[in-house]
Amino acid sequence: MHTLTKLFVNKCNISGLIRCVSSLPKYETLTVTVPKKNVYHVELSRPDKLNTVNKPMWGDLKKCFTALHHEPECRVIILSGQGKLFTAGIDLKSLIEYFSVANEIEDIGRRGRFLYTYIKECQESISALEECTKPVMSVVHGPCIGAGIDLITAADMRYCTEDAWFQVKEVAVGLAADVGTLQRLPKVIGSASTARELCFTARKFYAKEALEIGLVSKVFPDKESAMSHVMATAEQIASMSPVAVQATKQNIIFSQNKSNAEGLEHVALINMVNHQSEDLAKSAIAMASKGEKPEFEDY
Ligand SMILES: CC/C=C\C=C\CC(=O)SCCNC(=O)CCNC(=O)[C@H](O)C(C)(C)COP(=O)(O)OP(=O)(O)OC[C@H]1O[C@@H](n2cnc3c(N)ncnc32)[C@H](O)[C@@H]1OP(=O)(O)O
Repeated sequence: MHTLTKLFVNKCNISGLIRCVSSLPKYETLTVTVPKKNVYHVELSRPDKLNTVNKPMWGDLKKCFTALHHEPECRVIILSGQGKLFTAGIDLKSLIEYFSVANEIEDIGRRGRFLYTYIKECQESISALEECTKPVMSVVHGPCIGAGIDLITAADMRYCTEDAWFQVKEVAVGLAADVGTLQRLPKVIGSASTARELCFTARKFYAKEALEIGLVSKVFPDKESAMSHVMATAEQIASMSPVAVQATKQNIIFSQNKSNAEGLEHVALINMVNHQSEDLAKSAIAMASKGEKPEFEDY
């Protein structure tokens, strides 16, 4: 390390500073726990309101996933819902309140700006899951409606229970889905035709079909068995090099709308740095010498 940099790091104790700044805030509508080393669990926690997404929850989702993106000890995130279901979608009462506030704005231009700002803020809350470099594993039990589909399609992996059902319900409430489902669902399931059918009809579909169309990776008899499988997979991800895992997520997300040439250029640029990480040397030596699985520094 350069002498000046060494002096600066010693004087400010930068790693301590980062840790202190990154201590997690509390949320009104989400519960965040750390059930295993480096594994964070985010729960939608308005069970008596069917985990509906109200104004505070939109704000909490953005704050929480941004904080976890910056939290060095967090390597993987599990997202689930407390109570009897994953989520009943947007809180229709808060949606009605928001329209009545909009209707009080007389000028069409200013009313339009108000509505645009609200939609963009909700979009940012969902996109925070994708922008967080830590893999997000979602677990659905019971209904997952409307905004719930926006949430899980922005997650990296989806699992559900046998009693789970799904509904892209927006057209049935008079809306074109506007916070991510129309963009992400076709890519997640890889069938534009099925995605369009689900979005145009707003029909319910159940766990078996969700598995068949590739929306979920696996179906479990109940929430307990789903959580136990997902936790084991999360621990496996958390034991890998966080440098490698996070670069993998970044490159997969970047590449989904790009040509192969652009995706390859992106990963070459990331790896011109990451190939110099101690994680690669540690992993390669352990593999070559059939030694113990290495431990990696937080990232
Ligand atoms: C910028 C915009 C961004 C995002 C937009 C997203 C759009 C959407 O999310 S569209 C989807 C909206 N959600 C719904 O339409 C779901 C409606 N609810 C149901 O279908 C059912 O309640 C259920 C989830 C299947 C559960 O059924 P059940 O167990 O029989 O409970 P209920 O008796 O129906 O409901 C209990 C209680 O909760 C109230 N409630 C249900 N859903 C919502 C909701 N989404 N928002 C507000 N309140 C909801 C319901 O009215 C009942 O209230 P009571 O006061 O007890 O009568």
